[in-house]
Amino acid sequence: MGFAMETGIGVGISERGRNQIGDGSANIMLVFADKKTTRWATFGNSAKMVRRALQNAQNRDASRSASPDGRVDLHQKPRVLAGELLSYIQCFGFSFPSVREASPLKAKIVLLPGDGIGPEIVAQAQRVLEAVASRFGHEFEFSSHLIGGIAIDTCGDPLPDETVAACKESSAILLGAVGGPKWDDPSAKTRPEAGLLKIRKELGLFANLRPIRLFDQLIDASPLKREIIEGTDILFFRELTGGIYFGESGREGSGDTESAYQKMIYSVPEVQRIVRLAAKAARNRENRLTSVDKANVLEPSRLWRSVAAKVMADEFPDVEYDVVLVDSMAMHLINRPKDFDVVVTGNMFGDILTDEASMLPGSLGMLPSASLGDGGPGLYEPIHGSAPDIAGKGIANPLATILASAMLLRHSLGLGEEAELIETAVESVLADGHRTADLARGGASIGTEAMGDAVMKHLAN
Ligand SMILES: NC(=O)c1ccc[n+]([C@@H]2O[C@H](COP(=O)([O-])OP(=O)(O)OC[C@H]3O[C@@H](n4cnc5c(N)ncnc54)[C@H](O)[C@@H]3O)[C@@H](O)[C@H]2O)c1
Ligand SMILES: CC(C)[C@H](C(=O)O)[C@@H](O)C(=O)O
Ligand SMILES: [Mg+2]
Repeated sequence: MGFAMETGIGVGISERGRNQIGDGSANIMLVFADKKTTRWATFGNSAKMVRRALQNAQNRDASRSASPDGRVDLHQKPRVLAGELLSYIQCFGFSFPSVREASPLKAKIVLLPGDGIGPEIVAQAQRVLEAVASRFGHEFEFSSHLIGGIAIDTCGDPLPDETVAACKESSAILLGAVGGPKWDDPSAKTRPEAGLLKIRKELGLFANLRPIRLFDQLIDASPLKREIIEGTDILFFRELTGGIYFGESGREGSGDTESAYQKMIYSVPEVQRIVRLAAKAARNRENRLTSVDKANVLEPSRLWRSVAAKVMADEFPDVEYDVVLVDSMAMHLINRPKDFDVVVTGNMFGDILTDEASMLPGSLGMLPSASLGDGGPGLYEPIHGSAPDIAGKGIANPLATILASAMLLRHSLGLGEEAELIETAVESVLADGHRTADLARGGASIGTEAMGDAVMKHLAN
């Protein structure tokens, strides 16, 4: 820990914590200091805010600089210095002798490769994490554990206790995917997916962040028209440990009269905590939040709507807020995607809408996600599944998992600069024209490992 200090403004610092969930993203710290006093201000990762703060600082008006948006916490301890700041500083002509104090980090990363293409894509992400560790002098200790179908085959349980224990002791978890036709028998005692739901619940990972980010290089890979998708940048907050996924279920009767049920339940605190996180994230982006529900039909949605409205009115009156019904949202997403900034929704709606939203960037193979709770390790995974149709062929796109590993570095380890390096490497690989089959849409393509090689090449530069 330490920071550079000149007169007027210093920039720096990092206290590496776990799950920097506060704003749904890594925080950037600006430190305003002179010889006698040091004041801290926290910012999210919004480029706009940082730029404004730096402009103010350039005018040597440190106190105004500390609160470009009127929200300053002078008491909060510094958390993360995002390496991104360096580029803003360079761009505005500041120069500091040591902006970032490079302190190596030790972290235990649990790998849960799972089923289907899971092991193939996690292997590439592991290589990337290893390359980052060696470039920055970090020590990442990896251990691989069972989940899903492979765990059922090995020990009859989709989430063995040993896996849970390893996850709880880790700094962060990287998961591939679970499931496949082998375990699809509806009368089977358990399923691979039960392991995934259980680990989310066990670790209290109630917030699933699913960024829908367009890569300029891939705009023509999307089945949607360029003019519709260009400029799209949406951050979904999917509630992950409640709703219909975790409601009581069962069957009644038998034969021709048999019925089945699954309850959808949401409580006030469950809605409050996810809406608060999403609203905080909105403040650091375009300051707009959309809540998606089915309040015209479902009672839990009516509760969701009223609780969300109250949280927004009482705590976030400055955030532009609207509500959209989920069926309508499915249509708006492909008709006017750039109108949305942050979207918050329940477990099932978030699952469905984000698979749909993956067609904006062009492929499920490009979408990472972070599942976070109130402390403890976060779990990072691509949003896609085990892709049984291409498993074992070496053609799966590893980029979603590689991008998930960048989210892991940023959110769980506070390594913003390292995360950005990976994201930039992915952009460069796409700019070089490399495409896996899902992105090539019939054109020339490379395999999973070759795509990993291409990312590694850019990390080495
Ligand atoms: N988080 C998870 O572990 C997770 C998520 C979704 C589905 N699943 C499970 O995966 C299994 C298969 O489900 P599905 O077929 O409906 O969805 P899927 O996401 O596995 O596949 C949907 C389609 O997208 C393609 N695809 C997905 N990821 C890709 C990648 N990285 N590169 C290239 N193409 C890719 C697949 O080939 C397939 O055509 C099911 O058992 C399901 O329960 C698991
Ligand atoms: C496999 C399944 C349990 C999972 C979900 O529905 O949450 C998946 O679709 C996802 O999006 O992570
Ligand atoms: Mg899904």
